Amino acid sequence: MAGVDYLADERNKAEFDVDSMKIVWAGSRHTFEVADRISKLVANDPAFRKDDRPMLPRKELFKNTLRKAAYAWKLITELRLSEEEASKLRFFVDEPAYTDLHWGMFVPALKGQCTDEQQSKWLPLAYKMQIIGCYAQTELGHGSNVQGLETTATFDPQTDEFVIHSPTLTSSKCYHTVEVLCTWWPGGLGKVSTHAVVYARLITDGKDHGVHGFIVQLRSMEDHKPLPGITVGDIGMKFGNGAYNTMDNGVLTLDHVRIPRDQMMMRVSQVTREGKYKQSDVPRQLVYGTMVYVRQKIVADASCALSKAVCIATRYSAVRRQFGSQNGGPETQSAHYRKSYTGLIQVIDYKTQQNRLFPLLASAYAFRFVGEWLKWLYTDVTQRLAVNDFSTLPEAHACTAGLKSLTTTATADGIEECRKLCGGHGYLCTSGLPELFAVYVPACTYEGDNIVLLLQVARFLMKTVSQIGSGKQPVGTIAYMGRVEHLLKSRCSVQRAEDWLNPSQVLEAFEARAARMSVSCAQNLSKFSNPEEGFAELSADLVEAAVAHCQLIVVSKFLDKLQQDIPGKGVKQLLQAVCGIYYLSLLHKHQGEFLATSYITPKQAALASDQLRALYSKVRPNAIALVDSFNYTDHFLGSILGCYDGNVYPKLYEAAKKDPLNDTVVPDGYHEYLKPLLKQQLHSAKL
Ligand SMILES: CCCCCCCCCCCCCCCCCCCCCC(=O)SCCNC(=O)CCNC(=O)[C@H](O)C(C)(C)COP(=O)(O)OP(=O)(O)OC[C@H]1O[C@@H](n2cnc3c(N)ncnc32)[C@H](O)[C@@H]1OP(=O)(O)O
Ligand SMILES: Cc1cc2nc3c(=O)[nH]c(=O)nc-3n(C[C@H](O)[C@H](O)[C@H](O)COP(=O)(O)OP(=O)(O)OC[C@H]3O[C@@H](n4cnc5c(N)ncnc54)[C@H](O)[C@@H]3O)c2cc1C
Repeated sequence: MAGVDYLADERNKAEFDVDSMKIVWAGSRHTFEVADRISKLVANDPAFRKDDRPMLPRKELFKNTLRKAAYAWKLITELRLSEEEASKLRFFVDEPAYTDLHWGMFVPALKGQCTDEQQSKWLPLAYKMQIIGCYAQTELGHGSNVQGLETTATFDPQTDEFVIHSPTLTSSKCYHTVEVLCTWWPGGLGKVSTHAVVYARLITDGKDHGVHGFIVQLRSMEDHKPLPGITVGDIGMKFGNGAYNTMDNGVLTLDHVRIPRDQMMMRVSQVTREGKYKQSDVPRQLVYGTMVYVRQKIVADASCALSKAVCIATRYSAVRRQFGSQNGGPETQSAHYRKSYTGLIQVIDYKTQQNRLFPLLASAYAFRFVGEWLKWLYTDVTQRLAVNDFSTLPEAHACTAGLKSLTTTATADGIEECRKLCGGHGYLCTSGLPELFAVYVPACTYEGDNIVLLLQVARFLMKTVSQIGSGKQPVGTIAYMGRVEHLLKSRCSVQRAEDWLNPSQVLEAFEARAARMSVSCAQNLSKFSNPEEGFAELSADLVEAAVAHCQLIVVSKFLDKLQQDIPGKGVKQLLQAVCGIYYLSLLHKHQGEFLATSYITPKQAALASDQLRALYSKVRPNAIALVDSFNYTDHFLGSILGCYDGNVYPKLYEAAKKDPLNDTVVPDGYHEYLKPLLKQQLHSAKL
């Protein structure tokens, strides 16, 4: 039986059609229906329970993850789920597992870097999970600097094999320590994977050809024991209870491990039977191709993590009441709360709460749409690569790297902000926010440290600026650089607050800021005789220019989305307001840059803030409906504060009662540690 909906009044205030917005959020009616069906399947199956995760000891937690992954696979095969359905199932199971690396990195690496012949051998095994793979690139001493990897793959022409070796014990004299050089971090490596794509320096005939990928079997297919020469294990507990500890991030040393020559991934370059190194016509950067793919996936996932946190914080902000008069408040309240809370203010009505929450709500929508666009870009570049058109690869790299950095930083910070928006209760594991943060925050580091990635974008921008006037017309996301002369001279024409709702005005403001920051960096760089030295010296400014460029992409893709036909009563109007909140809150936050580049005046910045406040008022009555549009089940949210019916307090109380610490009224340890202490005080106080 359905219980009372304590957020019903909030839901009744919505000025748009929520069902239509759900489809916009999902991307299409079909995607919505698949997600809706699979999310319910997972939520209604007790095998996917997850509320116990923070309490489980590591070994139990990990075994439980193995059980869930095996059960999920059974469902996938028995129900004959499509790839789309299977991937939704993984999404709603909501637990990091070795399968993410198998499907998310190992399989894409095979697809992107193996020849057709190699793919026909390895992919069928991987698709049926008859082998399980991981992506072993990072070493203890080298993560960001991929070219610095030290593991070697030396061709032995006698046996037609590669000898894979991690140089293990190297003394590092300056620190008087012994450094162990091994592979370190790969998810799924520690305890599960039977195979790995290992990145190593290819050596033939004494010559180093740089880093290449190799398929290495790690464990026996009979008893799962490591093969000769292989030492492998888990790297230990990571941040937070539960959280990413469901994953077996691993350590691996390879002691002269031999693999057949055809286990080098040979799409980009080959080694012949005679030991000759040959490069295909494809660019070497394709060795980095798996990272482009995964960064694109990470951007798409950022909106999911942020929307989850925002959904929790928004619902709870409507439930939570503080201060206010006792004589009745301005809001109509539900029967339950009217009785005990008449006159108290819902914290969502505080302008400060809105100023922190609504830009995050807007970012969730913005990241959703930029994620959709990036998926399109990635598909496009993949199709071009298939016919040897490599022209868009640099832009695809810059976009995936930059947007991965921008969206994961904003999402990780946003989740933490949502925790604070929920006050004290946000700190409870039952709010779902601590675990969400702990699982999400490494996204700022893995798949490329966010600063390192922004520096890649900056290199792309500086290259683009240096080519201005050379006749090479910038295209795609960098096309605005073709109008740089105009952008350097133009001035903002905003005169009234509402003028900030004009898309072309907004776009020009973001383009002018990005172009001016890049050009200023390029001018400063040109003062250095050694460009690399200049790049290092100016790297903080370059990172800011890269952020400005990436924010421009997100804003422009949101504005593009609004040009499309969007059906449903009031849906487009609401999205326009949400988009306005996104770009005006960015403009407010980075006001210094917009002012310093002289595109806008202080008066125009003040008008932008006025318009932003007006949009908060427009969005306020729609806030709950906007988060309902994510269509998340209570199981997926995993949060008492964010539960759909808003019946927060009784649920918090019940959950506290179930904590293992409350199994007994007198705690374990009382007799050993508390009683003697209390007795001793009793003696000394002579009571
Ligand atoms: C239950 C059943 C379910 C069933 C179904 C279930 C389905 C489930 C599905 C689940 C799915 C979940 C998926 C998510 C999971 C994620 C988990 C997280 C995993 C995390 C994994 C990792 O964490 S894995 C390691 C990543 N580790 C890095 O990320 C290193 C960063 N470090 C660099 O990436 C390089 O080191 C760095 C800095 C570029 C310098 O590279 P460098 O030294 O070569 O130096 P340069 O800068 O000179 O670059 C030289 C030239 O290469 C160009 N270029 C550089 N990169 C390029 C690139 N990628 N593409 C093209 N071009 C590129 C550049 O633009 C230059 O171009 P140019 O010469 O024209 O200017
Ligand atoms: C949870 C998790 C899962 C992972 N999974 C995998 C996996 O499956 N497979 C795999 O191969 N790897 C994996 N990794 C490793 C991950 O890809 C690396 O940790 C990541 O690429 C960052 O590299 P690093 O650790 O060397 O950081 P470092 O480069 O050592 O970064 C340290 C600091 O130095 C700064 N810095 C570094 N270089 C520069 C520079 N050039 N300019 C300015 N600042 C710089 C960074 O900004 C950072 O602040 C995983 C990591 C984590 C945390």
